[in-house]
Amino acid sequence: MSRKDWTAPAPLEIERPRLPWWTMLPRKVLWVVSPIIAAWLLAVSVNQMVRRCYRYPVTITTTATLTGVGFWAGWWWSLAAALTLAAGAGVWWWRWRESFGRIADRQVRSEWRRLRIYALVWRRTMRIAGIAHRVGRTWHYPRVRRVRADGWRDRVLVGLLHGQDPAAFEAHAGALAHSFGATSCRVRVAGPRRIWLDLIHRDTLATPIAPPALAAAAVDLRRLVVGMVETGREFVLRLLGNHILVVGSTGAGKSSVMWSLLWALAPAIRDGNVQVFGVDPKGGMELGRAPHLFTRLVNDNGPDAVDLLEHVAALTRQRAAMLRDANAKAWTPESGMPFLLLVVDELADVVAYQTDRNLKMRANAALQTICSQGRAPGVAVLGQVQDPRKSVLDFRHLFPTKIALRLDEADQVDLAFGDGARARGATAHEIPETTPGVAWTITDGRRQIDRVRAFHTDDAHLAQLDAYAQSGAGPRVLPVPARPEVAA
Ligand SMILES: Nc1ncnc2c1ncn2[C@@H]1O[C@H](COP(=O)(O)OP(=O)(O)OP(=O)(O)O)[C@@H](O)[C@H]1O
Repeated sequence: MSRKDWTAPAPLEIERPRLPWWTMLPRKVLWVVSPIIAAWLLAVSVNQMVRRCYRYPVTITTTATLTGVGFWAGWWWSLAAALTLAAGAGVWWWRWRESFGRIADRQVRSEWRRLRIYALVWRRTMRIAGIAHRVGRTWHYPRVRRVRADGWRDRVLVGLLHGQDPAAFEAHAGALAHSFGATSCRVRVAGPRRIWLDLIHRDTLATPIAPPALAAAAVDLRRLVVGMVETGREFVLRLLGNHILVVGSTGAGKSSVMWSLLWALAPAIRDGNVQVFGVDPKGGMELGRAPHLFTRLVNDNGPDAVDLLEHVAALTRQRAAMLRDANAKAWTPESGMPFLLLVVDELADVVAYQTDRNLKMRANAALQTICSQGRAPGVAVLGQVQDPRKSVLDFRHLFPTKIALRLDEADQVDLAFGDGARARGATAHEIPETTPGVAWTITDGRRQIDRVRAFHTDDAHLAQLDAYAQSGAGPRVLPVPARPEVAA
């Protein structure tokens, strides 16, 4: 056989087995340090046991108790104890279902999911997704600190590695969702080197939500209930000292946010404590469904609409001057003046698509005056727009609360909310067409982004709302200041 016919042997691919360092010590030294090593091993084992008890308290306590009873008193007694425990849980579930669900069911479910899902595939998933890191021969994994299973989602508190940031998880949100059997995964920052992964299993907002009975109680302008948050909480909007921008493609359900807000405001509107001005460039097809709610309603985007916007801008300036004179910081119900709400059904028609340049400029100036000066003197704007681009609405930043319903493109999410919102989980572009009224919402100054659904107000609700508004004392007509004030 010539040298040419030789086949190079395959390189050895196994790692050399590693023995603990102390096994290399000379025997005499080993005798001396063995108590220290034994104490250290004991401490490690105790630490592991305590951790397991902390992670699975119900499972470990129950198993240990039943096993202890079995050894100590006999296995029939152990079976009897298990049956007593099950009967106790059954009575708890039957009589006090809410507390059973909140305490026992959640705890057992959390332990089960941690054991069955996260303990089993966590490390493998972290390695394949490239989130775990290898330094030398050692793999470093982000640590699962806590698991809370709410039924419709799992919340997993994760301790980040040194040098790692939440973006590492945000970039692999899809892979994490698939690996852990969820429909989506969101990342929330919980604190330094701590993030929550929200792994969603079921959409709690899948069915439309009817509005409650028209409120008889006093209306709180800081807390108007307009729907439900996916966690089951009320979806609350603040009108006092705020403006709200609603963004969504056609048919996304923008008007349901507006009608839900007017529904919550209805008693105050009926009593004249809140006055609503409306601009509906679609010829009254939307706002004209309950016209008696409006002190003034214009059904186009022409001169009348601009007059109305300038009227509200003038009232805003007038009120601001009155507050200044009275040394008051902000509007209060005690001021005797009604709170003003301006609703613009499609902002783009008024400030961008208007072909008359003069009208467009006047509308922009008036709206910016109201948005920039209206919060303190009790004037709020609720604007709706389909296209959140800056070229369409360049004063989006003047709306502290933003609500994004279904959007056509992923880029529109950050346009609506600001940079980074999509990566933090506000996936408005993924809202299906089958769930109109579902939205993401964010308020300036708060990091929290909520997934919500507005109430579904149908024709019968709007007829009821209109009749309810009509039954009141009727709006107090406010004097219109002279126009030059607006231009000033
Ligand atoms: N919150 C909701 N829950 C259930 N269905 C809703 C909800 N909001 C709207 N819908 C339904 O979705 C459809 C479209 O709603 P809507 O007209 O409000 O959308 P839009 O965003 O205002 O559309 P456009 O921009 O074309 O006016 C309607 O059939 C309506 O009944």
